Amino acid sequence: MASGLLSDCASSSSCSIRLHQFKGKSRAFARPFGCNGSISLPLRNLSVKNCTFASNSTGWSLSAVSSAAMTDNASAIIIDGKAVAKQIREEVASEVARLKDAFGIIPGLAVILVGSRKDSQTYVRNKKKSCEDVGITSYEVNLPEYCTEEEVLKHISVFNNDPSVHGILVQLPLPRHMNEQNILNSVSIEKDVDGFNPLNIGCLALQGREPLFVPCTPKGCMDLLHRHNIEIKGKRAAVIGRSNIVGMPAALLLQRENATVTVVHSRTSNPEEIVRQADIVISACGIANLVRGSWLKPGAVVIDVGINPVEDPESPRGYRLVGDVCYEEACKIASAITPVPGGVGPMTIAMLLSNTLTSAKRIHNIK
Ligand SMILES: NC(=O)C1=CN([C@@H]2O[C@H](COP(=O)(O)OP(=O)(O)OC[C@H]3O[C@@H](n4cnc5c(N)ncnc54)[C@H](OP(=O)(O)O)[C@@H]3O)[C@@H](O)[C@H]2O)C=CC1
Ligand SMILES: Nc1nc(=O)c2c([nH]1)NC[C@@H]1CN(c3ccc(C(=O)N[C@@H](CCC(=O)O)C(=O)O)cc3)C=[N+]21
Repeated sequence: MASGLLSDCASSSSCSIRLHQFKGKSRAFARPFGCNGSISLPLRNLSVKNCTFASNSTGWSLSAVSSAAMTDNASAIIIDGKAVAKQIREEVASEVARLKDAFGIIPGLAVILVGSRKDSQTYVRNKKKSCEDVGITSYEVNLPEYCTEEEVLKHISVFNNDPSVHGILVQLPLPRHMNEQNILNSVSIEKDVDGFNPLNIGCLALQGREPLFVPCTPKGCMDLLHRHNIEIKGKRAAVIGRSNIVGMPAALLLQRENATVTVVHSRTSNPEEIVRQADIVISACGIANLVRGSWLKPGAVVIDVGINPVEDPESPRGYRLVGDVCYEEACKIASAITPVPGGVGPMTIAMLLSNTLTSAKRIHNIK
């Protein structure tokens, strides 16, 4: 972990708009969901389709949201992934209950973890807990770092043939001696809730085809844009990173929704120049604070996927997590931004639960 620690971007002031719920927890951000009242918010340079914000029944302050959005002091709306993810988990939980009551079907997710990386163990633990919370049964296999590829393939095959399992996730990264491609190819596409099987990714890339599953992290990014009524069609988007699990599928998804997409990677010259032209920036490069405020077009929407540890002696863990984007700088320039933590991360898990539910319904032919 220590080698991955980088210094934070220098900035003293925080400028986020945090809105308050009428009831409940004091920490609440701009209300992300659609509602009954339709208002248009004149966000700086941000195109918001028929923007709809909170209904009072959910306890969010409509007037606070709109007045905050209308102030001209260059403060970004905080896209609260944690709150959106909570709503999605609640929706999944009620649908899981319906499947159980009406059809006696309980969705099942199998997770295979190879090795003992602390971060992977934490992710798997969180996924398991989230499954329990919504009523999805989780099955877990933990294999030692030095097990063989065949052993992993054997477990996948058992889960492929187990009717109580509707989703299979092989936690990445795998140990170096394993062939990731062989392993991901072997997950049945009907149970490929991560969307990493090349047949699913291939369908995502092809016009006129629909994948059975869309990878969870980019799907979560798109869901955040949709729920905030952020116009994608005709906009310029920059995706920083081209990995199979985040950057590449994120770029495909934006393109499918008619954005004009540029992918920035480690060999791109003048990334700042490219990013500065973008109305929507999705960053997934894994470099703390790479994207400075000066890289952003005023009013851009920033989705920060990066999860990077930076040294922080004041934190109990000795480090804290930051994104790829220098948050304090970006929120003065952007019109909307996801925080880290509490942005895309919780959405990834919510999408995994949602994909598992969809899979169970599809396998059992339930509408
Ligand atoms: N929030 C969430 O749910 C998730 C967060 N993550 C986080 O997102 C980040 C990216 O993850 P992942 O895609 O798996 O990472 P990878 O390491 O697989 O990919 C990183 C990508 O970033 C590119 N890159 C590296 N350096 C630069 C640079 N200086 N400028 C521009 N591009 C660069 C690489 O380019 P090249 O191809 O040329 O090497 C590569 O395409 C990490 O911080 C990870 O922890 C990941 C998954 C889920
Ligand atoms: N087969 C596979 N599928 C994945 O989806 C997958 C994977 N392998 N390998 C690793 C990455 C990473 N990833 C994250 C999921 C949730 C958070 C998350 O919930 N983060 C919290 C913070 C958590 C904390 O505080 O430690 C947040 O951003 O708020 C982060 C990262 C999924 N990945």
